[in-house]
Amino acid sequence: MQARAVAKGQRMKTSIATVSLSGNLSQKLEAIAGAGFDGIEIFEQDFLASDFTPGDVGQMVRDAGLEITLFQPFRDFESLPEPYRSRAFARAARKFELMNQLGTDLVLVCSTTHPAALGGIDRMARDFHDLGDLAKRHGVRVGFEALCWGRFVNDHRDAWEVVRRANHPNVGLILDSFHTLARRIDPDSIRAIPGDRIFFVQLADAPAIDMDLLYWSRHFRNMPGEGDLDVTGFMRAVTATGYAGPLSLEIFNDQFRSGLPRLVAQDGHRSLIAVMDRVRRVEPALPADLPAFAPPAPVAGVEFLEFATSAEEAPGLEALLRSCGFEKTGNHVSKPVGLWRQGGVNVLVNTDASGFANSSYLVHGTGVSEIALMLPDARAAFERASALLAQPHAQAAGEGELSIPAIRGVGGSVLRFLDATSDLGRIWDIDFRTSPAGAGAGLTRVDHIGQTMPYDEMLSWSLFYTSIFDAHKSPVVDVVDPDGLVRSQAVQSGGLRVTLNGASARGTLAGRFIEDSFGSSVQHIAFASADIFATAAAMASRDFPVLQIGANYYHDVEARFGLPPALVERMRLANILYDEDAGGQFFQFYSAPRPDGFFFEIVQRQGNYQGYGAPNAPFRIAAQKRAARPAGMPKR
Ligand SMILES: O=C(O)c1ccc(O)c(O)c1
Ligand SMILES: [Mg+2]
Repeated sequence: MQARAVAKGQRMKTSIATVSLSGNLSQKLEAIAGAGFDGIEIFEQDFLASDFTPGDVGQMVRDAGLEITLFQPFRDFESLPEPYRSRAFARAARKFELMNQLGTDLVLVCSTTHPAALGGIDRMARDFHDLGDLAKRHGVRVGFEALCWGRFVNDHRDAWEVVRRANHPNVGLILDSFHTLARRIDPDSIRAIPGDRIFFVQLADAPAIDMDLLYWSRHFRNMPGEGDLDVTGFMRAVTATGYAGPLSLEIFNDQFRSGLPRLVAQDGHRSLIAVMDRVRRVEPALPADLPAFAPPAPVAGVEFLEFATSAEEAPGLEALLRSCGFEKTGNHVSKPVGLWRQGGVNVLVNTDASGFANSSYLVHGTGVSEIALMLPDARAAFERASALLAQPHAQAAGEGELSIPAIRGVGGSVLRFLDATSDLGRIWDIDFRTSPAGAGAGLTRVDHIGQTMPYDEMLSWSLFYTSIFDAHKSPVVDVVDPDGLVRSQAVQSGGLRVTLNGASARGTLAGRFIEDSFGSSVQHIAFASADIFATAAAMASRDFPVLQIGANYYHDVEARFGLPPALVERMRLANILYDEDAGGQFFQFYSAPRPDGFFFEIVQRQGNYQGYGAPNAPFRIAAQKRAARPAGMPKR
């Protein structure tokens, strides 16, 4: 609720095209209004397919607290010979009447792809001048957009020249980041256009894929920040012109068309706030139409991970922790929460039969319910997250205990913010009674956290992390499971590394985990060791249920990397896998999966290795599936 107030209070006017969401018109309006947008673009087809009169639609939009910022598209207008030209004007007159009934004054004309069109910049300008006269008589305005596959106009600079020559107050330019950036047109060329001649701005990002422009545009667009286009550079240029109209998302995306409209709309609004925040930070001289909130900060590290479980299931989890070298070194002052420690790693085991942990346990079973991050300034980070529409999480703290700022994260789990500069840095003294930990098995910190989710949620959660924190994404990697593909997106912010694993096939290890744990959650935690062979030996002596890796793997890895046979033999004995990149070397081993598919991983990074051992994932997954299957059972 608080987040909503911040979003509504800003001056930047936000809008989204109805094509960006699934559902019927009423469902879309509800989702768009609920996410805090000011307006919508009505895509003509959405209107034509509905049973409402134009007057009804206008009323529905206004009743939802929204305005119609744009009606679109009007196609194949300019540079036609007769009789097409007259027909195009007659068609335009009809649409202008419709716009009056809808209650909107701006229409988007996209550059022609008509086979009979003649082209010619002055012919196009004349047509637009005449259309401007017609528009004026109807009290509406016309904006010209260059489709990047337009026959004669496919560049905003040419569209601007047409508009400039049309020289009519009712005719202006419409910019769409996709069309400009997809053709790699320098967005700074926009800075030369007067802001008051830009009637409307559409924003969309897209992943860098080499394909036909039209197909790419109609199926793969995504929210600013979710793709690889320089939407920030585009918006900096737009802002520099003095443009003060709506920022409108126009996202043609197959996945969004079937997603939950409420979530897609919320991601859209978050992406607009994030992109304008980036604009003001990269180019502070530009006017900022956003309320002030803290800049994104890098995460220093993971301070604790909390498992929600029950008194019955806790011993199994604690045995696994003990086998990793953890020791129970403390208890919460008022709740049944145990602290398990080793090196810089803190794991909490919560068996509370009430409150959030219990709800999490009841929904997901034993699993990670909370992740606490160490930040430069926890309250500033919380304020920023709230401004970016994160859902705050509050649970009353006991007398004298810390009230730790928290938001909801993946799968409804909780993300807590701590810092070293306030009382929050003394959490172990204030909220816990602790005793010193022993030597452990050499685990030093959390290296990364693997969160598994349906493929459809991946973009959403990567936007969540990259907009709230100072974070960057690695390219998505495909992980081959024998029963389907899992895509993995790594996001890193300072000392926090998260891998978002998106499963669409239910038979994959990740897909089964989602089913077994009823939704997205942490499927694995990787701990770092400075000497993985010593750690493996220490854990083996504590009966760690190591994942057995087959001999075939070691023959291959020796040949592939030219590793010394003695090293490979040590790896084989300890079930350690290997990878390397330009920066350095990487060693890793795993636990067998728990019955629900959860597992631990131990890693050692050498030099500047930046990956996660993705080339080993198929072997790891096959081994985990073997380990999870009772001996003698045929595969599924
Ligand atoms: O794909 C299209 O045809 C289309 C139509 C209208 C737009 O504003 C646009 O960017 C693309
Ligand atoms: Mg467009």
